[in-house]
Amino acid sequence: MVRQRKHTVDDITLHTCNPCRRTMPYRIYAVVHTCGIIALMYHHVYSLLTATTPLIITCLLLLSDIVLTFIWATTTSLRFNPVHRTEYPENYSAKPEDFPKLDVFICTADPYKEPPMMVANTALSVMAYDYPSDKISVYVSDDGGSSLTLFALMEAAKFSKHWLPFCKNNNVQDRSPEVYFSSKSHSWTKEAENIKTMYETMKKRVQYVVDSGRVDTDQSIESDQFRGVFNLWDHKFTRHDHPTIIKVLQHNESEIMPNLIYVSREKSRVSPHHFKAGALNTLLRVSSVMTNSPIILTLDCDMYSNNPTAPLHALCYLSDPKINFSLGFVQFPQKFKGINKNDIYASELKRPFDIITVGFDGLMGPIHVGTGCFFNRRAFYGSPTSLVLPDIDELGPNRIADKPIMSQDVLALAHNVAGCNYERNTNWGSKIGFRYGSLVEDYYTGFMLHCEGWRSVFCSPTKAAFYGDSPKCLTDVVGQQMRWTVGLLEVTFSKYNPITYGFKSLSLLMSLAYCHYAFWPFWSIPLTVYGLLPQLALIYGVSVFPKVSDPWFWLYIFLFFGAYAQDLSDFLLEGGTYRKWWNDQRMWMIRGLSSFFFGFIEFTLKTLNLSTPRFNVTSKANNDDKQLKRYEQEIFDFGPSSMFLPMTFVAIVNLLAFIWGIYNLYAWEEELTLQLMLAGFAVVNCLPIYEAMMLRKDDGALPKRTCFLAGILTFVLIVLGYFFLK
Ligand SMILES: O=c1ccn([C@@H]2O[C@H](COP(=O)(O)OP(=O)(O)O[C@H]3O[C@H](CO)[C@@H](O)[C@H](O)[C@H]3O)[C@@H](O)[C@H]2O)c(=O)[nH]1
Ligand SMILES: [Mn+2]
Repeated sequence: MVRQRKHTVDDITLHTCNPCRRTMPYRIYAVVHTCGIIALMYHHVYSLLTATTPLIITCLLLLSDIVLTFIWATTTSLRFNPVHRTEYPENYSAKPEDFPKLDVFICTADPYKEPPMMVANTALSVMAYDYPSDKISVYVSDDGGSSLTLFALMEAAKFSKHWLPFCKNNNVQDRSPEVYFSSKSHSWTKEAENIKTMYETMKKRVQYVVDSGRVDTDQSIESDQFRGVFNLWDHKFTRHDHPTIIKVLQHNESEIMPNLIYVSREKSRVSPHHFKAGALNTLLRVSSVMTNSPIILTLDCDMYSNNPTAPLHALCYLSDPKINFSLGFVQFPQKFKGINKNDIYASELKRPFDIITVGFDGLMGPIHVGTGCFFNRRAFYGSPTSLVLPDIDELGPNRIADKPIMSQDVLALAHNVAGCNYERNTNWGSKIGFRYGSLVEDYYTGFMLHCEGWRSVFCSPTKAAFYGDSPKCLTDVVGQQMRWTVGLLEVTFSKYNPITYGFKSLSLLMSLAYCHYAFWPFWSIPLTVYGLLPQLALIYGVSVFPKVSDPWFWLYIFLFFGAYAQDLSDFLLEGGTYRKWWNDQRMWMIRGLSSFFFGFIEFTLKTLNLSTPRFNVTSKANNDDKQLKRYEQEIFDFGPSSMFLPMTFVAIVNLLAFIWGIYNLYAWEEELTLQLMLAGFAVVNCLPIYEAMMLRKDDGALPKRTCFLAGILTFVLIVLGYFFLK
């Protein structure tokens, strides 16, 4: 029987929480697997002492197994108490005037990688929430400082006056106009046709401005009210150097509509801006001055709303007096549109966004993943029990903002707090707001909030709350994850790392769970060792694992298949398919040898002050039709990135070892079975790489240069092996 915890307010159920059925079998298996690992460690020590194989090999294998064991321990803590929650938004019964105010933060940073129309659609989709319109304020942060984005939002404000009533009167579910109008699944009324024409006209106007690269105020702007602001884009204006621009594009004082505010914080080349974390802190302050809503939704500009009731789902938790005292945030999963059938690049990120999150949820709550997250504003100002006061009273989280947002002093203060030197000698970024110092500001900030005692909740309604965009070519995928790797390492090697700081502040399981991410980049160690060493030994006929007749052989078989089977079961139980799982585990190897590997290098260079890693925004504008077609057909797209070198190198070594192993099968008999199996497994995983090396001629193939360099590396490795292994 499944235990169920119900949370009720005046006997009305707002949300329930069920432990997953797999919990018990998983705990039992954890004990068995632990015994297996202890036996393996014993075997390692025994081999070290009796050393029949070269010492270096035994040591490297031991090191890899230690890393794998640690990561396994972190995964086990995430499998200890997985839970599933359900909300009952229909039971949320506040009167419209009693709904809490909601501030929505949307971040954008580059009008060419993040098309202004996309930003406008995201803004429109949340403005149209099933929520009292005058309680919503949408703040768009534009780190690209682009007049094109401002123009698109101006158009969106005008269009919203038609779009919002249309959605609400017709109970439209797709509230991103782009999604609604490109869907074929509904009938068109006259009214819908009219709105569609309006939308298309707006899109054309925006496209015209984007194509010409600037806003021609005489031609494109009809209302005098907005003309002046474009004069700010003078000849001195660059995205790295410009004054603060705050423009209220629509406000609820004149009509019952959401506020829409464009914010581009002041930038100067000499002041650090802390990327997205800095942008969000600016929005925290600007919104404090203007509306100071107790609830904040943060979104990346590609994450449009797909479920108009999402805020109600979040309110089921945030309004529950039994838990909301220490509830810091309600995190929704990141879901993506346009992923191919079997998800060849594992872009769904099922493990981080579904499987692991469910595990975190049964401990202290999910990590923060940067977007689709409803925050309790208070959580940014110290622990639940001790408020950290901001620099000025106007920024306090509990203040009631009752001045009109268009009033002179409100606007003046808003400009002031968006200045690039405002944060100097304040607690912003350290004790208040989003934390600075990591390229994964989301993970880092969530971690610090948990350490302060805030809890979080994972909310995943059946109808996905948000959909975003995921990279569609492998270079972008590994590039994005390399940024994450650098960001994670910045946390792992800081004063506030999950091991020392985490163990002090959190429960054992929770800090171990955080370590799971902190040590993500360390996967590259076992992957490199297991990807090269046994294979090299195989080429020289040196045995590094027990032979088939040795009972220890079965321990290796058990650990490998046990771990893989559990990984598969995780995946299937959270709604995945076999094919997607297979692709996911392949991507894990690819990431290990590209993103993680180069992330390590980049981080080392940064530590030695030889480079300053930047936040490379992932492109959401894909114009390469051939590439998109390959993606649809599930053909790997490698391209000319040097990131693919290690992976190609490992693929070649495995192929050689496998062929050589098969050739010598009779001579070596059972001695090298495990090594041959390992190489065989790698070869099967590498099939798309061989294809891209030898059979393909399109732009997505592996460049000759990469193959050639990988060939040279293989040669060097084999020569080195001669000295160590012969
Ligand atoms: O200087 C910057 C850089 C980025 N962004 C915004 O940050 C968001 C995320 O950038 P993106 O290129 O889409 O990165 P992803 O790797 O897709 O994002 C994931 O990882 C990031 C941390 O690396 C988190 O911030 C994101 O929420 C999370 O979705 C986008 O809206 C950007 O506009 C800024 O506002 N300012
Ligand atoms: Mn993104």
